[in-house]
Amino acid sequence: MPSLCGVCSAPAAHRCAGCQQVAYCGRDHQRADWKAQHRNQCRRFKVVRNDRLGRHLVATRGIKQGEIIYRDEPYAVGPKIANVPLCLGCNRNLMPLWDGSERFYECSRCGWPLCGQACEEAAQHRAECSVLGGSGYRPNIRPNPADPERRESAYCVIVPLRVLLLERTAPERYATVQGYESHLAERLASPLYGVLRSNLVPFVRSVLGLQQYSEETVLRLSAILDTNCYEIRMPERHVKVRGLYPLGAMLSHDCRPNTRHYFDDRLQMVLVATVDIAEGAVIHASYTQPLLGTVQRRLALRQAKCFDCSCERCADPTEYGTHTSGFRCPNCRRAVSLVLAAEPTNYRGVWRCQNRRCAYQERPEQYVARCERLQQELLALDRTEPGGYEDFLARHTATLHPWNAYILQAKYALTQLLGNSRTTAKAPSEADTRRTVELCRDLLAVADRLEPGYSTFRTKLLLELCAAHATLHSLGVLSDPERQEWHTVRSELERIAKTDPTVDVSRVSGQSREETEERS
Ligand SMILES: C[S@@+](CC[C@H](N)C(=O)[O-])C[C@H]1O[C@@H](n2cnc3c(N)ncnc32)[C@H](O)[C@@H]1O
Repeated sequence: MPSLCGVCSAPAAHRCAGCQQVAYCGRDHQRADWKAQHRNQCRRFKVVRNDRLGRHLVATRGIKQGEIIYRDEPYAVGPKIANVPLCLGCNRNLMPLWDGSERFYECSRCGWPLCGQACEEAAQHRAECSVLGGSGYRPNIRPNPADPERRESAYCVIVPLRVLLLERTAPERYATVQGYESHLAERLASPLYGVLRSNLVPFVRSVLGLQQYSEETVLRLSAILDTNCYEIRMPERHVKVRGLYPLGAMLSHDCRPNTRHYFDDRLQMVLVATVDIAEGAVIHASYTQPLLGTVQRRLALRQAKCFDCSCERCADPTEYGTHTSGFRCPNCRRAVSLVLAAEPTNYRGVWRCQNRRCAYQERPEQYVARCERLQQELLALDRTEPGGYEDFLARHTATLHPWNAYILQAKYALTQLLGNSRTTAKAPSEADTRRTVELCRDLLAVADRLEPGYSTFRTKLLLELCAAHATLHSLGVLSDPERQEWHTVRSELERIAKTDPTVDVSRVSGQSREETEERS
């Protein structure tokens, strides 16, 4: 059927180049529609549904690496189910009052802790303040110098309350949220939902007096939040909260994502393409960590998001040739053979040596026990000392693939530790700096396969590598090939920084931000 003009329904000759979704009979109608409405509706994607992913986003035209796919305004932002004391006005972690009272500033109306008087008027606090204040309940949230990281469970009510209040202030948003995926039946069987049933539900219905919301409505809302919220981390602003985003709630997961996201000053979630995305391709994010093996990623996704991932990485026993889950066969002493999952997306599948002449195999529970031992070993290391991580690597090079997840975690931790000690040392060590360069190159080869392009993982490694080059330069020992590599890395970081203002190249490039901006 020929396309019809979106304005006058006459036969249309061309489509909007931005989204390819609307057709026009000519330029005049396209211009008029742009001014009237399309400016706010033109999108590079559409929401579709299939059996495997449920609703998800698909590109309606080719999207270039670094392009902003969307900016998403949150429906609700606030503390996690248990959170360190934070301000209900501005989301920042709280500082105790200076008057020696060992208290936080408390809102004059509802008594919940805030930064100060100005935050009493914050838009996100206003509606809830009268409900919280009217209840007569006062939370006992005090500074805890002995354990400043202690998380308070009283906060579990705040984000659900903010969404419930949308029914009065933004009913269309409230209705949209009710249609989000919850996985309620599965979540109800978990211990956490037992606790929410006995704490959160009576708090909302009896303490806050919101009797109109049934137990099921409150628990479903909690499940919707657990399935769809994103963690918002802004360390420089001391913010670590969760947010519910309408487009974020439609974004599917893939263990090799083609996007990254950041949060701007207004806490909008900005989704950026990390690689070129072809028209018709799924636009996805990663809900998990790249440096986990397939079993651990899939278990984490099952537990947090209630689905079994079967993406390309999960289905590939070699995980794009990285062998992140692989270990060396204990039977094959002469040749180096790997043990890999026979059926990676089957939790009950066996692990087999890849050498056809070897019969070694491991049951899944043996494999999981092996992983747990390695995890415990890593967790027991002194996180301030590179030596323990180097010993871990030396201990396991004979038994694990050099890109095994636990080896990668130790290598990544080392880059962070060596980077920190370089910035605090009066005289950074050349040997440690060269070790950082070596580790970053190795990890970047993994990142190119698992999270290519402008991904968060690759960007962090490029920043570490760039900082190490700058140190070698300041020590006067940077070789010509290293100088060339430094230049290439810096140029790529400057391109990434243009797509994501949270990436600060001047901090690591050994030159001022002004110089960086002048060059680019
Ligand atoms: C943020 S929601 C995404 C939107 C959801 N598909 C919907 O229809 O409402 C997250 C949920 O989507 C589904 N999902 C996302 N990525 C998936 C994937 N790679 N495989 C299977 N299910 C996935 C899971 O049910 C997950 O809990």
